[in-house]
Amino acid sequence: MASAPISESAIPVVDFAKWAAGGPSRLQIAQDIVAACKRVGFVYIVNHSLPEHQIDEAFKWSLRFFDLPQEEKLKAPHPEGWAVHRGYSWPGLEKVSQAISADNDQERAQQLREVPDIKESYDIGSDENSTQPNQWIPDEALPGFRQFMTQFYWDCFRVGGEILQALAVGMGLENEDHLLKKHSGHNGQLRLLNYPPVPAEALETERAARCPAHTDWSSITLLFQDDCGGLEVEDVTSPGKFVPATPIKNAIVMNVGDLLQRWSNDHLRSTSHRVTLPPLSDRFEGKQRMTRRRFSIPYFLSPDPDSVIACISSCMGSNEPPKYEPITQAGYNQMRASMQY
Ligand SMILES: O=C(O)CCC(=O)C(=O)O
Ligand SMILES: [Fe+2]
Repeated sequence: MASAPISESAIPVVDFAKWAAGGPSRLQIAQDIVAACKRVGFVYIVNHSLPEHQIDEAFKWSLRFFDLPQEEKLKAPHPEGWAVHRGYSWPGLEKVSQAISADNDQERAQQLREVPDIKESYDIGSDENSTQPNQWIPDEALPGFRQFMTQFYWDCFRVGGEILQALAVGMGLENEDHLLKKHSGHNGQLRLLNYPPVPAEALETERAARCPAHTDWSSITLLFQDDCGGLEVEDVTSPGKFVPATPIKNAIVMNVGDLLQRWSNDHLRSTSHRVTLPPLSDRFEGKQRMTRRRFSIPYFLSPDPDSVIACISSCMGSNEPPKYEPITQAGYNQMRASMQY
């Protein structure tokens, strides 16, 4: 019997187990990841080198953190304004309003700004990044939290580095460190996210949102999600339609960010994504159809602020000039921020 055709929009799964060992399967893994990034912009990476117990532990620490009393969490508040992305953001503080500039619809933009995002987050970076200083809660508030998260931050960077190497190999670059060498690791961002239960009806009627559609500004993002569901990815074959990124236990959901899209002359896609209702009706409870609480942990890899992002050689040719001028990561961030406000 012929198997069902794989939908063009389905997110591919790539088994990363044999990457570290080297050998002939390495090229295949690299090419499969790049093919997924070109077609969908998202890929599940399974059998990567982060052990299951460590991912489980990260979710346990996240739960412990968000379950602290509000006044404890507010001992490490996200600084006001948009320059620093560290510390605790309480529900309704952050507004992802990026989709807006694309359609230039002012009325819709205003509407979206009025919809609160029902989520809490806590952002962590490298302790050596002095322009983005970490905002730690006092160690007594949650002993061991800082130590675990610091280790997890660097372990995520290590795995992200392997994926950047695979991307370089898959794009046919001679130097597998071509992308990685622009990332010291000090400009990454680990984000703990807690989406509290919310009446399904509030999400359905757009009176509240979990996370509206956006693209990431990173080079790549690695995402861990619990089994609630609700993450959706835009179907590139039919814009405006979203397909679920159904949770796969221990998989990293990897996606291309805006910087890698630019770097690759748009060969790799930074695809819009959002978090909305969990997909199954049995995930709602009670009369108010409360959605389940959801946890996720994205890790954004970004190049160092003054590193120059110039079109990758294998992504241009005599018939295909670079679409974008070289730019630094800091310059790119500034440009994006000025478009948004
Ligand atoms: O919570 C999620 O699954 C996605 C979050 C996300 O896309 C982001 O923070 O950029
Ligand atoms: Fe995102």
